[in-house]
Amino acid sequence: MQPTSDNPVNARFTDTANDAASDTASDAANGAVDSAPDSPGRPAPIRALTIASSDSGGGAGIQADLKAFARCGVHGMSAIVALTAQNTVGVNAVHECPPDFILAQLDAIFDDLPPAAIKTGMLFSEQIITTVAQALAGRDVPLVVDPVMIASSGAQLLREDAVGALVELLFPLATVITPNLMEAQALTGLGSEDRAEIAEALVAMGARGVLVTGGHGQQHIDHLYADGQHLDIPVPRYPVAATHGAGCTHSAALAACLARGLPVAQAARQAALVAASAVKHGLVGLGAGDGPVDVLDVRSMRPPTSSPAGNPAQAGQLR
Ligand SMILES: Nc1ncnc2c1ncn2[C@@H]1O[C@H](COP(=O)(O)OP(=O)(O)OP(=O)(O)O)[C@@H](O)[C@H]1O
Ligand SMILES: Cc1ncc(COP(=O)(O)O)c(N)n1
Repeated sequence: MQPTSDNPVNARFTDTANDAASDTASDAANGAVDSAPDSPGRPAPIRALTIASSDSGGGAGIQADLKAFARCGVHGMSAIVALTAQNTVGVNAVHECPPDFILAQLDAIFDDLPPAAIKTGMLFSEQIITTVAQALAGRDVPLVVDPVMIASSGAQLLREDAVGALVELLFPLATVITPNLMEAQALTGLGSEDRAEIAEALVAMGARGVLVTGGHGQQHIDHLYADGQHLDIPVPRYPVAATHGAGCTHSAALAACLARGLPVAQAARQAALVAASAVKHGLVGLGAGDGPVDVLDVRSMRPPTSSPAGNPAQAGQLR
């Protein structure tokens, strides 16, 4: 079966865990629930971790990452480093978590739920970056660093004095970094739209792999440069006013695919399909501003209508 933009991940992954996940999703969409519990012999799910900030509007950040992890069939965990008071119009306030609480979240996760891959998103300050880098150093886990700098609404999500720490402390730990075109240009000081050239400059700055995403500029391509190899991934550009969270969704999907054991190039292709599908189902008109992407296509889903105890006739009846 060929992957499609509507069914990017399930089209490629035909393992048992993913088949079961897609069965459950289609059951839920049909309003039916199987009364039998899962078999005790079913393998534990693959785990992925996002270290990022909360978007109170539910469009980007941690909220988008967890949806993308679920879409890719992995269990999502989160260490929240800052909270934003945010909606589709803008970011009204940012509240940083204290470093010791960030470390407490990471310790709790690593002690019991070691992730198969990690992504970082909005890290906001030098103090947070230093804390996160210290916790990640020496861990042999694939790491996607999304250098989130400016929100699509225009708000600054990385302080200017924190850019140096991001480059010096986190880039060397990353398997791949995923700047959009403007972030890649800002980080390198290059004005060019040549993603291959910019990616090489970012590798020279210490990143092992670079994926410059394709949502902006003249060329509709994600460009990957890793292990000395360049790869252009053509991507669609849907005319949808709902791309808030596209970058978060893309980097979370990339981390999920690495967690599933895919090589970086294949994971990058899958992530492009997941992000495009999320934009295609974007929630235009959700608020007054540009809507968020929707990687789960929630408008196609319904709560179950049959009883888990197996008596459909009584399901949902008010007493
Ligand atoms: N209009 C679109 N149609 C289809 N795919 C898109 C669109 N916009 C973004 N994408 C996909 O989403 C991913 C991230 O895109 P982009 O380069 O816009 O990152 P970003 O600017 O960080 O996203 P964000 O909108 O969250 O700021 C890319 O793989 C890109 O191709
Ligand atoms: C918490 C958080 N993380 C990331 C983004 C970037 O997403 P976008 O560029 O789509 O606004 C955001 N707006 N908020």
